Amino acid sequence: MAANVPIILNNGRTCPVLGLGTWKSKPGEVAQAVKDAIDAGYRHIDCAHVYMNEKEVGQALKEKFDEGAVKREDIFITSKLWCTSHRPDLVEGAIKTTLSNLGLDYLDLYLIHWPQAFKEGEEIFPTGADGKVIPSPVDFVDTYKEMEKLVEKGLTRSLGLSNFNKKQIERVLEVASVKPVMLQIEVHPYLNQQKLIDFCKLHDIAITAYSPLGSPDRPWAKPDDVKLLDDPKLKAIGDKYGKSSAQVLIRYAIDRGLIVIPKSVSKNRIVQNFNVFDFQLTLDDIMEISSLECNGRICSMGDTHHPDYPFHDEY
Ligand SMILES: NC(=O)C1=CN([C@@H]2O[C@H](COP(=O)(O)OP(=O)(O)OC[C@H]3O[C@@H](n4cnc5c(N)ncnc54)[C@H](OP(=O)(O)O)[C@@H]3O)[C@@H](O)[C@H]2O)C=CC1
Ligand SMILES: O=C1CO[C@H](CO)[C@@H](O)[C@@H]1O
Repeated sequence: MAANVPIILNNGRTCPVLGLGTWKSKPGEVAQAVKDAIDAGYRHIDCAHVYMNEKEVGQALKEKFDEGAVKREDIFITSKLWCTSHRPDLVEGAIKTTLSNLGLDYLDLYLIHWPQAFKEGEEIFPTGADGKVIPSPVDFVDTYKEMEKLVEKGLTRSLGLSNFNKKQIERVLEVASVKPVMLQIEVHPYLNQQKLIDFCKLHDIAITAYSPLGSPDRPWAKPDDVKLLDDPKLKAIGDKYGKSSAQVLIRYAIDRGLIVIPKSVSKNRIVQNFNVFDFQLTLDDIMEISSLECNGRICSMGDTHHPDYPFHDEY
């Protein structure tokens, strides 16, 4: 239970179990959040080109490096290749844009954000007259093979996948000469992902749990949606330990052997979310929390017609 013990990845590198999420963190807020997180002890920041705030994350990192609070090698930075840059000739330019925005010369982990490739161009969600996203014919296997060159070139230490299903991961594993170290997926008690997690364990691929608190600030949330953080079972378990539901949810990931990246821009929540290394859930707690499973996926991208849409399969 020592603070933020790292997980050992299949290439021998390590990743701190608890990181800060940055999706929806506004450019005006995210720099302070990253600085507060580093001061609180976080050594892992989850970023993405599509979050449109990597420059501000980079400014915060620079400040912390300059003041000597942390060294580059002490912090784990993840970013993600967006769907409009899957075409192999666009991949190196995409990571270089991210690195330039973050003010870094390498990433620790670069993920394919989604298996679906979109029509290349400036638009994040290129949409046709029918209102549907316009696919690109690029196969994610070709994208992955191109990303392997980024490791050779020193632009990222490791590669991984996000939002891929079992079959899609198998296709990557068949061709990979640089094995993916990580799968980043939505995981919380309403979507506990046990089958996909077991599959990844067999292949020595670590899991990062995203939206661990149920993403209450997701843009498409409706006022009458059930809020995971308000679930009475979580509150009752938290009361036993003098911890909040958010802390129970973070521990639910860590105690299942996962890496977890709660997002916050509020200093006291950033500190609270890190204050989880002085308690542990019992197996009974974990079983009880897992019984909340209801296939409650929050982040589905909506474009179910895309040939590489990952969530038609059971897992
Ligand atoms: N690979 C992918 O496709 C995806 C990756 N992600 C990554 O995972 C991260 C986390 O997921 P995300 O969807 O943001 O949602 P989370 O489940 O982390 O929830 C974030 C929300 O919870 C609130 N919150 C944070 N801490 C507490 C607390 N202690 N008590 C009460 N409320 C709290 C935050 O508010 P406030 O900020 O005001 O504190 C915010 O509204 C993302 O930010 C992103 O980095 C997320 C979705 C998809
Ligand atoms: O990380 C994520 C959050 O925002 C994106 C755009 O809405 C999602 O698609 C993605 O999964």
